[in-house]
Amino acid sequence: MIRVGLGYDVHQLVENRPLILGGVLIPHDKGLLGHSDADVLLHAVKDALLGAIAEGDIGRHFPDTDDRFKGADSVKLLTHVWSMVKERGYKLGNLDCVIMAQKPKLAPYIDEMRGVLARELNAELGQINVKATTTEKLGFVGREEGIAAQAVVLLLAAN
Ligand SMILES: Nc1ccn([C@@H]2O[C@H](COP(=O)(O)O)[C@@H](O)[C@H]2O)c(=O)n1
Ligand SMILES: C[C@@]1(CO)OP(=O)(O)OP(=O)(O)OC[C@H]1O
Repeated sequence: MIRVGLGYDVHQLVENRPLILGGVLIPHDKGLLGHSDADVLLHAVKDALLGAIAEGDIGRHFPDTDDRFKGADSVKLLTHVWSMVKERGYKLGNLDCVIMAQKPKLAPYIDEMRGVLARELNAELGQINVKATTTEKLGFVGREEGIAAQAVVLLLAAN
């Protein structure tokens, strides 16, 4: 049995917040706003994983009205989602992601993000791809008002 899942998320860029993407702290003059740490890439990955196992989305499992998730570390939430995937008997086939950000330049941090994802998803680096694109200064991303991320995941039967 194979399963595919798709995830998409957007967070607003504001001053006085850290910018955390894929579990990596990135130096920038603005960060993402959210109830959690607002790691938009990991949110998209978790939604893709939950989608692949027909378990809804992160808002259902970690409501933004619940104080337990205030400032939550998105890596820890990913650990929980991945345990749900494993319990259902799946392993990672591959994961592909794109981050839409006008700034900052993300290329220097991409391999560290892949490393976090590979570690958390019990995978090899060769199963994980992360890309970044600007939107050529168009739209909310282009105006640096926010960052968006998309992820698509393929799960395979573990045995
Ligand atoms: N925040 C970003 C956006 C893009 N990159 C890298 O630059 C390449 C060109 O981006 P375009 O949006 O002009 O196509 C892109 O392929 C990425 O490699 C980046 O590092 N950080
Ligand atoms: C991650 C959660 C956790 O409360 O909060 P936010 O950081 O607000 O992120 P969002 O993608 O808007 O909603 C999902 C929530 O589950």
